[in-house]
Amino acid sequence: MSPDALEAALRAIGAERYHSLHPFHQLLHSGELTRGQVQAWALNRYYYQASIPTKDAMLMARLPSAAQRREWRRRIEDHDGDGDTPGGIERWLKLAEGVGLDRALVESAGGILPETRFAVDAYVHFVRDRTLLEAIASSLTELFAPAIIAERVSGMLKHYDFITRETLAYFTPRLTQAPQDSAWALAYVRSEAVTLEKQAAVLAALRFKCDVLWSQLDGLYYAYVAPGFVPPGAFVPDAA
Ligand SMILES: O=C(O)c1cc(C(=O)O)c2c(n1)C(=O)C(=O)c1cc(C(=O)O)[nH]c1-2
Repeated sequence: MSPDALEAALRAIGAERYHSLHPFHQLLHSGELTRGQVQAWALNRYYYQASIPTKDAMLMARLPSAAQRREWRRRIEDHDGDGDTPGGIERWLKLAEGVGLDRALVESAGGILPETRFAVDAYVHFVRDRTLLEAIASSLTELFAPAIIAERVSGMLKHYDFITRETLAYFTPRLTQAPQDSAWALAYVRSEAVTLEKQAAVLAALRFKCDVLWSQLDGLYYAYVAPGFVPPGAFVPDAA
């Protein structure tokens, strides 16, 4: 397949499987969740956010050139900050506090769902254990992130009185970071996936990553929407 056909196949996976299509996101964005359900989302998603620099550090270690490592290093700085300017992890903690969660609880990852832990850990292990090409391809869900972020920010601001623009500040830099990150990863995949075997591996990596995102929302839906079975030890929202 040509690089253009490969890119079209990757984009078709997003159109079919990205987590924007999950019913939990549709409830979140259209204002149909309680504050407690929004808290459960913020608490669980922190574990994803906090694990991203770990997986990026493992990926970066395998890149062979200084220019490539510099490119990937920026992702780590985006999330960890540089010690002066806060990064994405700190901004997610602000989001969590903004929806009424205790910062120490969020940072401890106490009360997250088993589905969150299994899915996020599987992503980190995938990047550690698979080929560099598959690892880079698995980040390509970011191609689809700007559209869902725009929908999320406008939907949440419109529908929830406990959400402010400041609370959602996490997402503002993502609107420029995600396109920059995914453009580089896409160019890499287009030029490196030159055999049918490699192309199949790249497509499977993106499907896997869509599953990582989807199953986190399945966990949230089952525990906090319907049937509402919160696993032992997981966060229980205040009845309000
Ligand atoms: O808000 C979202 O829906 C969303 C999705 C994704 C994604 O598609 O993986 C990422 C992010 N946000 C995000 O903020 C982020 O930092 C990020 C890093 C990565 C990655 O795989 O390296 N995905 C995502």
